[in-house]
Amino acid sequence: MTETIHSEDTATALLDVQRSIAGAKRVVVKVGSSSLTTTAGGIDVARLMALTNVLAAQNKAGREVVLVSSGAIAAGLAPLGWAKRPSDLSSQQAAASVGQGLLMARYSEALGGRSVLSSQVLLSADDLIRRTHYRNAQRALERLLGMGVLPIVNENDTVATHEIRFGDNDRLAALVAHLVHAEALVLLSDVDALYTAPPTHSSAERVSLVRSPSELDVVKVGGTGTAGIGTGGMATKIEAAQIAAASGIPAVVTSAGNVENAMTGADVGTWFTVTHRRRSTRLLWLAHLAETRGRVTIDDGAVRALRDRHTSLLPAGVTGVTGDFEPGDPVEIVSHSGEIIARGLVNYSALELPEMFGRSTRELGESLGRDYEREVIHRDDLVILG
Ligand SMILES: Nc1ncnc2c1ncn2[C@@H]1O[C@H](COP(=O)(O)OP(=O)(O)O)[C@@H](O)[C@H]1O
Ligand SMILES: N[C@@H](CCC(=O)OP(=O)(O)O)C(=O)O
Repeated sequence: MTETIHSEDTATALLDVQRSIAGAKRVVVKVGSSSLTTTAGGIDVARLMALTNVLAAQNKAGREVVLVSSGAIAAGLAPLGWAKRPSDLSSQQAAASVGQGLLMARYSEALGGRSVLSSQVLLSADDLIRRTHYRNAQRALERLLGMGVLPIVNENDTVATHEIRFGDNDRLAALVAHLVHAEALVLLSDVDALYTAPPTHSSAERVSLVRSPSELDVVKVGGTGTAGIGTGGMATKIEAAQIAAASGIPAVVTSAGNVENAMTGADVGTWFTVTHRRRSTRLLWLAHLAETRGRVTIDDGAVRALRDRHTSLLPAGVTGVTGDFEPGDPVEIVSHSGEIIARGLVNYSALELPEMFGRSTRELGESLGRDYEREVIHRDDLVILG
């Protein structure tokens, strides 16, 4: 592995983003299973203590820190007598249920020992994409941070299903950073930075700054580091850093051992500069949800209306549905050629929609009743992709 030499404007941009993260009052820090658990499947207390010591010091210094911590499933393996991460959902749910409590006990003891109060916040994607639930989570986190508490967030793995889940905590951390209006996102891993190739390659160079997605074209990303422990790998960290950067939040990827350096702006890791301004938070959840419940196919006129005029989706433009969704569920909206146009929260079930295809809202109201006068997806519940 080698270091890159920077041009003058790269060095200035790097310094700017390092300063902005060092000066951020509210920071979301994400730590992965591989940094918290031993390969044998238990919690690595020494590493957890090292991390919490830094976070406690930052909290005491007046920074508001939200920790997004993985590790529930990994921490549940040893107590259940399992040697490796199970592949079936119900066993993962059981392991998370055992491990999450153990993990939180360690965190509250470690942070409590440094006089920092911590709290557990378990989020599920299904809850958070709904407007009222999302505001509810936002209010709770705001209240906790206002009181100096250090919230520890994880996905609610015990009740999460394959269909609707964040899937990886890197992405969850980016969405939480947006939810709480954080000024910085720190993504911790078992590797100290993003490299141009998996770090075991002799030619791999540290990527110290990412200013736009195209700068990642040269980067080759391999699988997860510690076999059977981490789930996301570097790919999900890059995606998470880009979600944050594209919504106004600078991000840094480095190792858990470098957390203090990253939070104070030292030249470690890979820094992602902001690429766009902040966007509507609720729809960000929808855009980056791992999976949806079904698909709604629309005709070319509806594609243009959605893309060019940002209208609601009306029954007249719908030509097909697949999947098994209920009102309020997230669905994908695709064109006839199969191109994904948007995602949205649908107002009708997959069973109700077919008899509405191609019909005007007025005609539907007259023949089926006023409940059928609503749009298929309201424009406020739509996010256009691409
Ligand atoms: N281009 C790359 N740069 C850095 N790390 C990479 C790259 N490609 C693959 N990796 C691997 O990604 C791993 C980090 O992901 P993962 O094990 O899922 O961590 P975590 O549990 O912290 O989420 C590293 O250990 C590294 O081996
Ligand atoms: N929510 C899961 C972890 C999901 C996840 O993204 O794991 P990791 O790749 O270790 O950050 C858990 O607590 O086990």
